[in-house]
Amino acid sequence: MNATLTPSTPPRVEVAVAILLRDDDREFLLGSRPHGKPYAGYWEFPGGKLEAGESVAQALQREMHEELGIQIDHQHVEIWRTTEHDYPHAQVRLHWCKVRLWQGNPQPQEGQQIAWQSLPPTVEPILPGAFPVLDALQHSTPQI
Ligand SMILES: Nc1nc2c([nH]c(=O)n2[C@@H]2O[C@H](COP(=O)(O)OP(=O)(O)OP(=O)(O)O)[C@@H](O)[C@H]2O)c(=O)[nH]1
Repeated sequence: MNATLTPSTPPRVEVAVAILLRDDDREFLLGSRPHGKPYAGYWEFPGGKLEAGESVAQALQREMHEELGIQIDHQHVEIWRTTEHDYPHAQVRLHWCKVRLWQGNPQPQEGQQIAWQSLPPTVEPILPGAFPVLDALQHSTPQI
């Protein structure tokens, strides 16, 4: 009997992403992807992959400390929506979290550039996985 071999697809990579908002939600922070990562130099919302056993909020808190040197209280992480994107290098599920309060001043900790942006963003290129959320921000927050 012929066994049907189904190629196993790797599980989606779970990613926590922060929409750090200031100025009554008119501005949000973007950062450039550091050298050595896929899509290096592309602009993205700060964030990164969940580690084993972490919740979205825990991963976000860790990533914000590692990437930007800021502290975020769990109660100030508003999990907003989830999107998926397929890249040649990875299939990701992005958990988007709005954050309006944190401790410290965001400073690049990994050699990346950062920029406060309003809509439409002026930095480019932007990581394609962020497009749907930029679009949603445009339509959900009229004040931006
Ligand atoms: N942080 C972030 N990641 C995004 C965005 N949009 C998007 O598609 N991604 C994807 O989500 C994944 C995040 O992984 P990463 O490599 O940046 O995460 P990390 O900091 O944990 O990386 P590491 O492997 O060096 O530890 C990448 O595949 C990236 O392409 C975005 O706006 N922000």
